[in-house]
Amino acid sequence: MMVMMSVQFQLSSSCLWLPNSPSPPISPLFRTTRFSSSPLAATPTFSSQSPTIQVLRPVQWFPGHIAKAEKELKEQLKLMDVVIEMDLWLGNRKRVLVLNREDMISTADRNAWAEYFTRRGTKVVFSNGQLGMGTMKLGRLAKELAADVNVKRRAKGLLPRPVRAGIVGYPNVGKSSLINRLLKRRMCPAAPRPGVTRDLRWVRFGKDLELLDSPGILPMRISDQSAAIKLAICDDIGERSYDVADVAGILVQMLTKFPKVGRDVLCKRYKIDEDSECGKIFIEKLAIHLFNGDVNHAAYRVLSDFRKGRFGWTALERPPR
Ligand SMILES: Nc1nc2c(ncn2[C@@H]2O[C@H](COP(=O)(O)OP(=O)(O)OP(=O)(O)O)[C@@H](O)[C@H]2O)c(=O)[nH]1
Repeated sequence: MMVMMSVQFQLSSSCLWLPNSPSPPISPLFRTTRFSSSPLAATPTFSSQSPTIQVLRPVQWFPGHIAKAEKELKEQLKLMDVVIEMDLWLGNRKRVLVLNREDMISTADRNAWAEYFTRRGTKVVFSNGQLGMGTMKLGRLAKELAADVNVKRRAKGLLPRPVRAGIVGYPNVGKSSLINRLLKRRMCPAAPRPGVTRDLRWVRFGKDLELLDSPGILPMRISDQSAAIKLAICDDIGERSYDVADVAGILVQMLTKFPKVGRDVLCKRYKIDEDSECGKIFIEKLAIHLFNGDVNHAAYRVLSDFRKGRFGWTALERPPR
């Protein structure tokens, strides 16, 4: 997710971003605003040669409210000193990258990403929008990054003004939650589904910081279906944008390759015996076994179990070496 201030903040998270590689991690635990073109080693490569992918309905979206929000954000950009992330049209504003939902990844994942960004010299804040961890640091960084705004104003004989930070990122990554935690008030609507924030809203934090909450933004088109599927797995895009059974099938295939999960754990959890390589077949078998043949119901169950951490907290991506 990205927070925009009189400096720009980038919030990468749960949240996914735009086409800069390499990208921050995508996980239900670890939301970023950036898109990734570099799936983790354990992730299937959804290539055009893959028979599994060829039959999938592509993940597609672009609801009207996102188009409207993007247009409004571009207009508001003039007012921002800092952006809490997003690449394409943010210009050269200063940024802070926020990796929210740090509670939803393992310590090893977190350390790997922290080390990766340190190596690249990228300022990154790990946060927890539910408990408020990282929010004070975020506010402090935004103000530090935008300090020159008031230096310039004073030189021109103008009075200082609050630093303006825009928080920008993918849907459902925790942007509004972070703002609410920072303000210690529920100023911005937050709920466990994408698309809750519909309008841009400036809120004041103390006397020297203003924050802009914005609706989650997605690129109009995404050519990297691997990243799109991970967004869907993490519940960062609306369910109407994808086929739930397809996405759950791919998640099953990914989970069977995760060292801490594997096929045995999956079979044991759902009490089914399935050794096919195909995740969709697993979902269909689960549907027959537990859900009266209702494939969508079975698919929701697997996705929901993953999002709740029932297979352990893990990032869907690890940084490139
Ligand atoms: N586990 C966990 N959940 C979080 C965290 N931050 C936010 N959430 C939850 O994620 C859900 C979405 O949070 P929001 O703040 O509404 O997300 P948003 O980015 O503003 O969403 P949009 O309105 O779609 O742009 C809510 O249920 C939050 O409680 C976090 O750090 N950890």
